[in-house]
Amino acid sequence: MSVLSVRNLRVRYTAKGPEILKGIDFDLESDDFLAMIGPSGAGKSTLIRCVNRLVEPTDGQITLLGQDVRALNARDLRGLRRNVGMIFQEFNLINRMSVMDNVLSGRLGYTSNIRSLFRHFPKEDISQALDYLDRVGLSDHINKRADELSGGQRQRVGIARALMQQPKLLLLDEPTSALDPKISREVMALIMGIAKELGVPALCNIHDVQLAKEFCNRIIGLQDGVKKFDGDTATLRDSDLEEIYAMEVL
Ligand SMILES: Nc1ncnc2c1ncn2[C@@H]1O[C@H](COP(=O)(O)OP(=O)(O)OP(=O)(O)O)[C@@H](O)[C@H]1O
Repeated sequence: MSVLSVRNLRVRYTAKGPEILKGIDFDLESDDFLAMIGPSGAGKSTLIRCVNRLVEPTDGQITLLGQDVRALNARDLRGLRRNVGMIFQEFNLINRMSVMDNVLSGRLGYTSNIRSLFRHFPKEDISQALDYLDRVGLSDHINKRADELSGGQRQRVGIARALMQQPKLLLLDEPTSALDPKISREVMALIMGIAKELGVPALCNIHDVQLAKEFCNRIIGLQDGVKKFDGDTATLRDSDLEEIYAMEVL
């Protein structure tokens, strides 16, 4: 069974507004690193955000880890979101908090309200956070405030925080677009290296086609809310890219 199955996904942000996703179908398997590419405004972010219902679809089916995502009540949706680690373009860290506390906040969905109020995390969580901080190369920075770090370091905190959830799926929403090309490559290598080690699949919205080709085994090309390509990275031809990006004003 696929980790994620999407059928006839349609989104309008307002009843009378344009249709942003126009009937998207795809499956994500347990060993997929799937890149979502396409011109600005194609609907990549919208699609990725429908998976954990940060955006509510207008129509269609989303089945994630065997659950009908659109049918979940608030409590079950919280449970499902714990299983989905999200890494954002703007990092979404809490600036005034330390690196360690930002990473531990990945456990909030698992910790009782009282414990989390006092930021009282079990020893195992602290030890796991230290391991992930080491893995992402931030052992020397654990007590710094998040806003004292560089962009690449901040995204490494975002990666460690997502891993603390012990996710079964990673959603990456333009994880490198705030970073320079060298750091972008390092960050992608880190995310995909760890995801592979842990056996966690990823769905990655990315505008850099070179990075998508380098790090993802499968590519979906979106254009104006329509899927124009879906296949192994090795089968993506220049003519496919021309079709996907045909409407982009250069
Ligand atoms: N909250 C919203 N309300 C109304 N329209 C929205 C909202 N979010 C996105 N849109 C519109 O939906 C369309 C698709 O946006 P989306 O961010 O999904 O595209 P994208 O492919 O991720 O683009 P980019 O690469 O520029 O981030 C755009 O026309 C955008 O203006």
